[in-house]
Order: sequence, then structure tokens, then C-alpha cells
Amino acid sequence: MKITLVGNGRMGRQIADVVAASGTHVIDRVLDVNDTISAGSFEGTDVIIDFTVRSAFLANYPALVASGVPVVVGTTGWDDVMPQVREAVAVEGSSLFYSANYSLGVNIFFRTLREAARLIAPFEQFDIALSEQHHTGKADFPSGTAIKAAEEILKSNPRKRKVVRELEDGRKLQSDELQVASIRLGSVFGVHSALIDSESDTIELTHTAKNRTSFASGAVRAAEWLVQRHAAAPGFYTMDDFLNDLFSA
Ligand SMILES: NC(=O)C1=CN([C@@H]2O[C@H](COP(=O)(O)OP(=O)(O)OC[C@H]3O[C@@H](n4cnc5c(N)ncnc54)[C@H](OP(=O)(O)O)[C@@H]3O)[C@@H](O)[C@H]2O)C=CC1
Ligand SMILES: O=C(O)C1=N[C@H](C(=O)O)C[C@H](O)C1
Repeated sequence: MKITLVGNGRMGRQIADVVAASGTHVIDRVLDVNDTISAGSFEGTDVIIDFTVRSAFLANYPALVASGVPVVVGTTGWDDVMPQVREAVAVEGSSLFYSANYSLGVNIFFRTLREAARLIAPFEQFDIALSEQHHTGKADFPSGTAIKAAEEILKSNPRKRKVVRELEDGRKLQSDELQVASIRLGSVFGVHSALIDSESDTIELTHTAKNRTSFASGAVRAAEWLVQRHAAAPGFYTMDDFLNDLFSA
């Protein structure tokens, strides 16, 4: 595949390393903050991989989608405009793959957490909360991974109905509120923990990213899958679609 990278930061450079090692894909071009992006920016490329920042994605996604080139989005922090992005993909008949985390390990963490949240649901003695830790270069919080983990809990456990991102001094957390706590620390690649607690025991589920390799290799694998899928069925896809395909193969 000929790949156009949008964003040349930590992840853009990691993707370039994975592509260079692949022997089968090439980086066709790299577009960064100094480039004006339009639908025409992507002519001749097979797939776009976007790892930028929220503000850039909000500005760029109409062109990404209008280009008709399948796009893999890694950029996080834009969940609030997800409906508009899905609508643009449907109207344009294009293909967009989004995951807040392309690591296979994190997606196994998500499915494990989904089951744990379901199992504790009938037992009021078990409470649950989330925490995430990332490097101090991270602009958004909570992480997209933590937001997705919170969604898994809300879907599986009716005792939790609302996500609380920041505590308010003088107001106690309500039992139906799911706290998501963020720490920005040094060069941490990404640590996500689900903390389950009762009077008798504590259960901790934690995923620790040891590098960015799995994020990048997962994004390239998603790009390979999306290019194939786009030909037959353009649309908006997630890691659940990809993994369900993989697990059913
Ligand atoms: N889905 C996943 O698996 C993962 C997702 N992420 C997410 O990916 C995103 C990027 O992370 P990371 O690479 O660490 O961040 P960086 O800040 O290292 O890189 C972001 C890059 O985007 C560039 N940029 C900013 N504005 C624009 C623009 N308008 N057009 C093109 N490029 C632009 C920045 O340029 P400049 O520095 O010059 O401003 C920078 O090179 C974040 O949202 C992060 O949460 C990260 C890891 C894994
Ligand atoms: O900014 C990062 O570094 C990461 N961001 C993603 C997120 O917001 O979940 C994924 C990963 O945790 C690394």
C-alpha cells in the first residue's frame, strides 16, 4: 500500500518505522501542520493514516472523508463530533476506521473489562472506577482509551450511568457515577486501570503499554483491512468490526 501520513509526531514517526520494516508498504507522503489539506491532497495514495490532534482533525476530516481514500484515524479527543463524522462518511460513501487504541492488548483489556463490569453488576458491594496515565506531551484528557473503557462499563453495568472526569470539591461522588481519573507523568506510553472494590476485596485490571509499537502496527493492520473492506463495503468501522472478522476467521 501507498500510505499518506497526516501528522508527523510521535505516532507518525512510529508508523513510518513500522512501514519501513514491512517491506510491502511505503509512505507516499507526509502532511503536517504546515500543509494545507484538501480532498486533492490524497490523489494516488491507497490509504491515509491520521495521528494529529483534536483541532487538526476537526479542520481536516471533511477533506479526509471527501477524498474518497480510505482513512485510518488514530487521533483522539473528538468523541463529541462522532455523529457528524459518521454522517459525513455515509454521505460521501467513503471509509473511515477509528480506534482510540490500535493495540491488540488494549482491545483484549476492553473485552475483559466488559465481562468484569457485567459480572459485578448484580452485586452492589462492588464499585468500579477507571484511571489512566500518559506522558506530559498528551494534549487531551481523559484518554480516548479511557473513554472507550468507560463506555464498555456503562454498556455492561446499569449501576453506572454517568462518567465523571473531574471531581468537584465539597461534592461526593454518587453511586451511579463512574470516575475516570487522569495523570500526566513523564514519558508514560499509556497505563489504563479498572479498579473494582468491595469491603472484602479489590480487583485491578491494568493494561500497560511498553512502547508505541503496538499502536503503530495495529494501525497499519487496520489500514490493510480497511483497504480490502472499502472496495466491497465502504463505511465507518471500528476495532470491534476488525476483531470480530479476525476472531471469526
Ligand atoms: N489510536 C491509537 O492507538 C493512539 C492514538 N494516539 C493519539 O494520536 C494523536 C497524536 O498522538 P502523538 O503522535 O503522540 O502526538 P504528537 O503531538 O507527537 O503528534 C501530533 C502531530 O500532529 C501535527 N499536527 C498538528 N496540527 C496539525 C495539522 N493541522 N495538520 C497536520 N498535522 C498537524 C503536530 O505537528 P506540530 O508538532 O508541529 O504541532 C504533530 O506532528 C493524539 O490524539 C493521541 O491521543 C496516540 C497513540 C496511539
Ligand atoms: O496520546 C497518547 O500517547 C495515547 N493516546 C491514546 C488515547 O488517548 O487513548 C492511546 C494511547 O493510550 C496513547
